[in-house]
Amino acid sequence: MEINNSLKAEVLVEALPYICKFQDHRIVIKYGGHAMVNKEAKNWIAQDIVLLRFVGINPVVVHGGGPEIDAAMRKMGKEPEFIHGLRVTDEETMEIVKMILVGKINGDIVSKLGKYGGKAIGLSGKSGYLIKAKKKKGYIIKDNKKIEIDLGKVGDVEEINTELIDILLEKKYIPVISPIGIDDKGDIFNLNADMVAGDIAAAIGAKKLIMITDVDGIMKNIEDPSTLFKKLTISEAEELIKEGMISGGMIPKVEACINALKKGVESVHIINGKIPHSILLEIFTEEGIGTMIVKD
Ligand SMILES: Nc1ncnc2c1ncn2[C@@H]1O[C@H](COP(=O)(O)OP(=O)(O)O)[C@@H](O)[C@H]1O
Ligand SMILES: CC(=O)N[C@@H](CCC(=O)OP(=O)(O)O)C(=O)O
Repeated sequence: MEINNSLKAEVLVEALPYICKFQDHRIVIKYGGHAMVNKEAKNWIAQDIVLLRFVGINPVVVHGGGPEIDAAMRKMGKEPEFIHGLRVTDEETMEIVKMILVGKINGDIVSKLGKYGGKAIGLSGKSGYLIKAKKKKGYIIKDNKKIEIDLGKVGDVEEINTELIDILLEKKYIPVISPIGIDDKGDIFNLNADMVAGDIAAAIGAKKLIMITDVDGIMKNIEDPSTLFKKLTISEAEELIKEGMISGGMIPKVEACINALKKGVESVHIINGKIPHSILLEIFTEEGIGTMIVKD
């Protein structure tokens, strides 16, 4: 596509008020495992994040990697199991989770950001006690009753050590965080990356939280992109979960968005990472993209 020079200038000028609005502010970007499956998207996402940094915005990346963990488990003869979007994590699965998230994906993202000129630092929740966690109490609903179940080494975030993130942002580094938590005894937990992103966004006072996934946002009917909700209030989103219209991995994503909004993050968005430069389109254009969830 040939774009003439005056149009290029127009695009940059349209971005100007947003560059001013977010100048020196923090934006948490949750990079989901499903969006990582697309090779080209890996480049667009890294370029967008580096560009944010260079126009004076402070991006913090929290990554997932569910599909890669699934593949590694299957290679080792284990079948992944999820309850309400959370992976049942025995000791052996925990080793695979660490290997894929911390050992592989985190480093890949750091390298990609570096390729485009970003100074990225890879961290997990263990680094400097960045994410204090505790064992999660899992449950299932049977005959309208809540029954407790053991999810293994799955944790809930207890506290975020914001000092470490503050220091890195001050020096213009891009923190890239794996969703692994640690408790007082040094036990390690598998955390849902959406929940971690929501908690980090709230704890560091982020102005915006962007969840990058592989669908256009929240849809009434997943099979039909024309049923996309451009905007939902917290109550509307909660109602969709209750009615079963939001399912699987979208449940913790929406819950994390609601949590972040309630704790003071100004705006939260669920966007499709397979759309070229989706982050820039969300932040720097009037219409934005994806689903925005807002307070009631
Ligand atoms: N109402 C809904 N609208 C959109 N996606 C939904 C909805 N309900 C469930 N989903 C599913 O949620 C998935 C995104 O969550 P998840 O698989 O955890 O992605 P990620 O790895 O990006 O965190 C979508 O691919 C879709 O299959
Ligand atoms: C407890 C739990 O479910 N942890 C997740 C951590 C990775 C993640 O959240 O990855 P996505 O963002 O790609 O879904 C898991 O094991 O899959």
